[in-house]
Amino acid sequence: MSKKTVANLSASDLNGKRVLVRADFNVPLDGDLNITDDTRIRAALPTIQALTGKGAKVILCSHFGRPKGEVKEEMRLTPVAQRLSELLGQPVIKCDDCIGDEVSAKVGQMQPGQVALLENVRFYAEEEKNDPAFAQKLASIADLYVNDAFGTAHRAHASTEGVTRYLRPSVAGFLIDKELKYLQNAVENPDRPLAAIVGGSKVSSKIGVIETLLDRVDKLLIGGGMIFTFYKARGLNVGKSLVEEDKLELAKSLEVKAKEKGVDLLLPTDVVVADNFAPDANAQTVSIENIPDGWMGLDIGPDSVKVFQEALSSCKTVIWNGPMGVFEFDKFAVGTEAIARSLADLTGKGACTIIGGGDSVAAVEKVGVANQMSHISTGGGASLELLEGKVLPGIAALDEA
Ligand SMILES: Nc1ncnc2c1ncn2[C@@H]1O[C@H](COP(=O)(O)OP(=O)(O)O)[C@@H](O)[C@H]1O
Ligand SMILES: O=C(OP(=O)(O)O)[C@H](O)COP(=O)(O)O
Repeated sequence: MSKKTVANLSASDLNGKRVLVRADFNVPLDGDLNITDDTRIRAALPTIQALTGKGAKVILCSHFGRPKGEVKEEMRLTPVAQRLSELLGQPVIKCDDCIGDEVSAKVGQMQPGQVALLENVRFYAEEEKNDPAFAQKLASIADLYVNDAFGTAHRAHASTEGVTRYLRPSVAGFLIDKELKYLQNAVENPDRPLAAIVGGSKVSSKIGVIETLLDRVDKLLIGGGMIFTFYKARGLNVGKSLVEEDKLELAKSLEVKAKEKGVDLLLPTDVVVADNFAPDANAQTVSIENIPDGWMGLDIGPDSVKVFQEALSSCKTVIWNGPMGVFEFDKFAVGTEAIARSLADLTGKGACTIIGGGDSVAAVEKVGVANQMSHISTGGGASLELLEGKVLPGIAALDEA
């Protein structure tokens, strides 16, 4: 998929023009509405600055959370406008709505180089329904469209897909372009050996990805809450560990498929189990054949870490999605931290390392090695769908290069 980007727009395409830019400003907030991680805002800056630098009037829009078509005060984009203004070093004109008279009036007064931010598009149910009339209203305040919301590119919503029917050109921003470069290259044309590490707790949504990855990778390392479904499928006792009962047959068939395809499918050989799901739970390391009744596996064990590190050491490309354990609890963060450090070392030796998924990114941030990875994806769901080979509607709708 080769799409036109902001780089293809000249100063005359942009000077004095109103550009609707879809960003993904869905950032985490604490209880006092302070932004706790502004990665997604920073990631949108190159596109915004390229546009303002060429004299465009930049009208930003985004969703925030899942307000389900209602105005929710705690889901307003006000904290984002403030942070964005600090990062850009210029005022951001904040609108209280995303369509309507107030928006038209504010946009009508914009000067070249100015930046405005519309209110949360998901305050209208029409956004997620990709309602054409709503998309047309959003589009009516602009001359052209830039989509840079990689984290939302897998959603066919009015602000990601619908508006492209009314605005030409419709092009990709620098963030989407960069995400595609890394993620598509990793699956279509990787330096080999290629390994994928899949962990976390969203077993049912990720087990399908594992199936697709088996067609592409040389090694597949599985950790986190995913592993117990595989163990149970092998007939092992998993105590109170996370298991998706309806995926047992699939887990069994994936092990068979991996063998048939010659893919090295690695599951941990030992796990750290806890007597309850708590940071101060009692913990012990056991082999996977000896998980005691009533205990739950919350991390991979030291032997598994060694086996995983050995398997990764020769890899030239590694894609990681999902932590190895409950890294939010220090006692069960050891496996995740060790793998994060190994990937940082690998990057230093010239490998391409790609991290996707909100919690995996949080884990590498926690270890302090985020800047030692080749690419940190801003989209969890979007990067997975891309790795699965699915078409992302927010990107498919953009102009061909
Ligand atoms: N063994 C486990 N049992 C239960 N939860 C786990 C286990 N290992 C990891 N997790 C949890 O998985 C969550 C992340 O899963 P997921 O959302 O799939 O990852 P990501 O956001 O990186 O895609 C974390 O909150 C972590 O605590
Ligand atoms: O945070 C997001 O997705 P992610 O958690 O999969 O990275 C995006 O903003 C998409 O949000 P959505 O899953 O509510 O459509």
